[in-house]
This record gives sequence, structure tokens and C-alpha cells, in this order.
Amino acid sequence: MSRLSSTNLAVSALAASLAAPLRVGLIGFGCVGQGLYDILRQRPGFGAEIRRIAVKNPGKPRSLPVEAFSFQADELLHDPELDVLVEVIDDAREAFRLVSTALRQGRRVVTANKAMVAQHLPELIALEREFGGTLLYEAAVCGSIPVIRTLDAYFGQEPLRSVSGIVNGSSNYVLTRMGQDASEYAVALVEAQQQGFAETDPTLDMAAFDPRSKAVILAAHAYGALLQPEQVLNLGIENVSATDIAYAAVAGQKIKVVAGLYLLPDQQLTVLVTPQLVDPTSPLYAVDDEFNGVVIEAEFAGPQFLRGRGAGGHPTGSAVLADLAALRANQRYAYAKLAQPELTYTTDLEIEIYLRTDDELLLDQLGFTDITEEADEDGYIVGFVPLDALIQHRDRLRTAGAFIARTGNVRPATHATEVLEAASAV
Ligand SMILES: NC(=O)C1=CN([C@@H]2O[C@H](COP(=O)(O)OP(=O)(O)OC[C@H]3O[C@@H](n4cnc5c(N)ncnc54)[C@H](O)[C@@H]3O)[C@@H](O)[C@H]2O)C=CC1
Ligand SMILES: N[C@@H](CC=O)C(=O)O
Repeated sequence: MSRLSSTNLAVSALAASLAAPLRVGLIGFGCVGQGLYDILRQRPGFGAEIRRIAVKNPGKPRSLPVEAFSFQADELLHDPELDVLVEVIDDAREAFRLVSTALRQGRRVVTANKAMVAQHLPELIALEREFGGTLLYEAAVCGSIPVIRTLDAYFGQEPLRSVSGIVNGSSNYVLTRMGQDASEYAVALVEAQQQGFAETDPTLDMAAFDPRSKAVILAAHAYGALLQPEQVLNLGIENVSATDIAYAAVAGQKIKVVAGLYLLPDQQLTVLVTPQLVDPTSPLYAVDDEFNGVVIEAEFAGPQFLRGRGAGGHPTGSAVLADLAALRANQRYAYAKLAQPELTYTTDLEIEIYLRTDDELLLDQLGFTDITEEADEDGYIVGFVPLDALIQHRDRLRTAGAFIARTGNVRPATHATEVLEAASAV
């Protein structure tokens, strides 16, 4: 056969595979599952059809007749007629069982479950490589923002000074309502839940477990670092009060929960997720409601900013749709930075924080090395503390009702006074 005719055959095969509708098995029919269903219904020309839907609870009232559902996700795992499994359930442990089983079958899988991906990323990559399947998870980080493919494909070869951003829609929604409308924390949280932004257990959003999972996933693609979630400081907004919002406003700032990944001197990397005082010069200042925003500081490209809806059925369904299109084009993550020289993960730093607490013991335990500002009547203090002390006492900070926001200043734990430029980028 001539080279031309074999090329023609390959092109025809590719065209045929692109033309055949992708047969999708959907596991989970909550906010995201229904969002995807709705999008595919509105886009019949896309070339994917949901062949089967697995749900958990047979008694729950749903928008489709009961015959549309299977009540055993394993039935979809054993259905050879499905081309892709889309896993969008709210149970990370079960999600890992389903996704890892599918990858062992060499299947193509899309998931939105960041807690599951963050906990198991090394195993998932190994399964993908061993059995030849594909796992995509754009929806797991920043909803509709294509941040994973941007880091993985576009910036796969370029060193990044920092990646920092608002990666949780629910906490950003709550902070926006408190700042703009003086809403009560609890009222704003209920609104975030009603609009489908929050996790089934909203503690994951408010105590920053969810953005921590996302930071772990970003670290893999941006720096080739496979971290365990527990290694990363997560402080949230469960204890935020009007006093804290007012403190920021008086200084012309806003409080945002920022996930920061910073490349430090000597090929060291640090990652932390905390509320942060953000001023109007930062692109993150204007990222409100359930929107997310990510600033990428690249070595050669310089700064880039991505912004979009970070939560909700349709925005997240849009990310799943993009993954289905990527699967159809046989795309997979390159994880290029996993093959590059390893960075050393460090928490040996001091960070400057605003802390509001009336717990004297906690103040002692955090071990402030410098105090920048103290105002007794409002019970807050600003100063440098070791990052390791915050990691060690993060649970007690939650239960003691303390609120922390970092100022953006970071320095080595050697108490050197030079503030690291890279770490104060936002
Ligand atoms: N809501 C959002 O804006 C976003 C959610 N995600 C992630 O997407 C996933 C789904 O989130 P939502 O749709 O918001 O949650 P949801 O709570 O609205 O829906 C999840 C559904 O999964 C079902 N489910 C649980 N175990 C199941 C099983 N074994 N088999 C079949 N169904 C099962 C639950 O009954 C529930 O109906 C989660 O991992 C979440 O973290 C990701 C990005 C955005
Ligand atoms: N609960 C998450 C949903 C999207 O990931 C959030 O609020 O960001």
C-alpha cells in the first residue's frame, strides 16, 4: 500500500471516530451531573450521548423518569458499550474505587472530584500509565476555568515563579456577600448551598479543605510536585467576622481565600491556602461572588490572569464537556514537569498574618517572631509567625474561633528581613 493511501485510511479512521457519538456513562446526577446532562441536551451536535446514568438513592425525586437510571454504578463499569465514564459523585472514597477500577480496565474517565484526585494522584497516574486508559479532571479545579490544561500543556516546559488564586467559589461568594451587603456569614453560606456552589459538607469549602485539594492538583501540573494534602496549610473563613471585613476595608483591601504556590530560591517550593488581605492592585481583588481567578507568573511569558465561574452546574458541566472533547481527540495530560528535576517542598518559612483571637495560649503557641501592629480593643495582632506553627495548630485555630488572614509577606525562617519577592506576587 502506498504511503498516500495508508495516510488516507488513517485520516478516514480518525474522521469516523470523531463522527461516532461518544457513549457516556454518567455516575452521579446532582448539581454537576445534571449540569452536564442539560448542556449535552442543548448541544446535540457535539457528538456525545449519555447512554446510562447511575444514581445512589432510588427514592429521590428526579427530573427524569426512574427508568432512566441505574442504581448500581458498577453496572456501568461492566458495560462494554460505554466509551467514557464521567464520575461526578460527592463521595471521594467511592469515587476512587470506581475511577481506579475503570482505569484498570484501560477506560477513559472524566472526574470532577478534587478531593479524590488530590488524595490519590500518584496512584491514578500510575494506573493510567500501566493500563493505557486516560483520566481527565479539568472540572476539579476552578470550575469552568481551563487552568489545568493551561498549566499542563501550555506551560509544561516553562518554569513558573508562582501560581496563586481564588480557587473556591463558595467561600468567595460568602466573603463577597459579607463585604458588599453586610450579610451574615450563615445566611451567605445557605445562599451558596442553594445555588449549588458548596460541597455536600460545606466545611470542606469554609475550612479550606476543598481549595487545598485544588492546590495539590495545581502543584502536580505547575511544578511536578506530588504532595499529600496534609502537607499544605489550610486555613479558612469559618470564624470570619464583620470586624475582620472592616479591618480590610479600612485599609482599602478585601479578604479573599488565596491558594498560593511559590517557587523559592534554591529550587524550593511552598504551597499554602489561607485567607489573604488583597489590595486593588491585584487582579484577584475584583474576583467576586462564585468566580475564581488564577495569576500565573511564568519565567518567560510573565504574568497571566485567568478568571471565570468556579462553581455551579453549568460552568462545571462546561469543563466536563471540554474534557469529553479532549478525550475524543485522544488528548491526555502530559505531566511534563514530573520528569523534570524534583523541587524540595518547604514549610520552613515565616509568614506575616493578621490574627484575631482572645485566646492567650494560642498566641503563645504560634510564637510570633515580630509584631507589626497590635490593637487590644479589637483583639487582633499583625506579625510574623512560623508557617510550621500554623500547620501544627490549624485545628486549634478553628476550634478556638480564631481568624487569620495573611498579608502576603513571607520570609525565610532564619528571621532574615528580606521579604521574598516571589511570594508577595499577589
Ligand atoms: N458543585 C460544583 O460547583 C462543583 C462540584 N465539583 C465536584 O463534583 C462532584 C459532584 O458535585 P455536585 O454535583 O455539586 O454534588 P451533589 O451533591 O449535587 O451531587 C452528587 C450526587 O452524587 C450522588 N452519589 C453519591 N454516591 C453515589 C454513588 N455511589 N453512585 C451514584 N451516585 C452517587 C449523590 O446522591 C448526589 O446526588 C463532587 O466531587 C464535587 O466536589 C467540582 C466542581 C464544581
Ligand atoms: N465547592 C466548590 C465547587 C467547585 O469546585 C467551590 O465552591 O469552589
